[in-house]
Amino acid sequence: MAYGGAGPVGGSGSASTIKQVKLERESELRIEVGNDAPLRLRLLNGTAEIFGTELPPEIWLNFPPRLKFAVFTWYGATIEMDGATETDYTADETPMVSYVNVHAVLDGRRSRAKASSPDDSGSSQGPRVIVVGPTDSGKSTLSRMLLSWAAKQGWKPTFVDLDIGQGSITIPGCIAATPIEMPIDPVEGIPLEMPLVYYYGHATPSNNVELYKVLVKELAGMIERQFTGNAESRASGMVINTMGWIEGVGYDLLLHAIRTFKANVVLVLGQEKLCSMLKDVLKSEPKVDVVKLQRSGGVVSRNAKVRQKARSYRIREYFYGLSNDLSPHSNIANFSDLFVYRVGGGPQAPRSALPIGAEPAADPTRVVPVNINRDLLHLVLAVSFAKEPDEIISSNVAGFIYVTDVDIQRKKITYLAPSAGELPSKYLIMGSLTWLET
Ligand SMILES: Nc1ncnc2c1ncn2[C@@H]1O[C@H](COP(=O)(O)OP(=O)(O)OP(=O)(O)O)[C@@H](O)[C@H]1O
Repeated sequence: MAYGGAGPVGGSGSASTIKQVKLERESELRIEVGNDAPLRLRLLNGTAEIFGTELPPEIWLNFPPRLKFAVFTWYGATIEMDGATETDYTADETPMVSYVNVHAVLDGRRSRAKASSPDDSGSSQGPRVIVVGPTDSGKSTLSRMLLSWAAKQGWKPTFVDLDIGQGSITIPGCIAATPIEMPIDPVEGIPLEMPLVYYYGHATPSNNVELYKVLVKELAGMIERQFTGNAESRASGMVINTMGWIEGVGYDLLLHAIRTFKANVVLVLGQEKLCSMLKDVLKSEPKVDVVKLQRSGGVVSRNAKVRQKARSYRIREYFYGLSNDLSPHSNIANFSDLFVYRVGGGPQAPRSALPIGAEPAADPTRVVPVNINRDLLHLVLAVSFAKEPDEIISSNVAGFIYVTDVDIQRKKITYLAPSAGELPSKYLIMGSLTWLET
């Protein structure tokens, strides 16, 4: 956690911005940190948690600008805050009891899975939970709570994030998974030791729906293999966060994810219609429970501009760290040292526009070599673990680089990488994800 000093802040003068808030049992303090300065906060007495992670007593925690969160208490607490907020208010109506009840059911299933024979692949499998719902229904937040509560109990659930727009494991444009071994830090977020990451390269699945599906399948297959050799992870199960796109193709992609990951608990946040549609189609798959849950009134809505900004901050955070604590390296390579590929060949003609029997010319999962030119400027490229170009789609990625200059005359490319030295592979994947360093 980002701990501050333990001492008091603000002098004895009137400039002090310290404020104390007393929270009654089962209520929460909802906070949006101001745009310009961080906020310090500590638990003075009682017990409280932030999205499932308990606060340590009395220690000041630093929350960066713009962070939106809630401090919830089951039995009552006093909180002290120091700094400016965009908003802060207390709410005593929350869906937390229903959320923790879900956790209790999942916990029971994990214990049963652990107790059963590892040879029985059906019953030794813990719950595979998928969280679905419209944008800004609190999917990521609920996923985080379920993971943190499970980790607090000693489980090691796998977090799978299929949200390429606002995912919380790594930069946008990716689908990823990582085991959660400790309650998630309310400031630092998901630990990034060894996430399993596949690069899709765009912030919306409509750019290449086929590719999105193929990558979801790759990720699911990889986790399945990991579960086979690890009874503890298998019993702990997984929590899958999804995108907020729930209509049309978005709905098809949800069903595809539910089936590909063999989810057996579908949590639907705040949408009656989606819940009944899913119940209807999944009723022939008897082992799937579809559960409707209330959306929290605290979830903050974000418009397209705010989402775009959040994506940009995520990329910045990847290279520079949450509080500028990382030092990325600027490197120069020859054009001939790097091999850049994109997946999918240009716009695809609709099947209906083609003669009967003819296949569309552009295969959405074709790996196409890209000439290095100034079009690469400001793109974020993934460094693939592939050993051959035809392994690019089926390979996860080691990390990302950001192209800062392309010198056509000298045939040199300048890029920012998280560390110095050679890249772990010369195969790079491009999409449409750009970033303007500010
Ligand atoms: N109870 C709460 N109080 C204050 N802020 C909250 C609360 N619950 C969620 N938030 C904040 O609201 C924002 C949106 O929530 P969240 O990311 O969970 O929604 P989502 O449904 O996953 O969004 P998306 O559609 O982008 O995937 C986040 O910044 C989150 O921290």
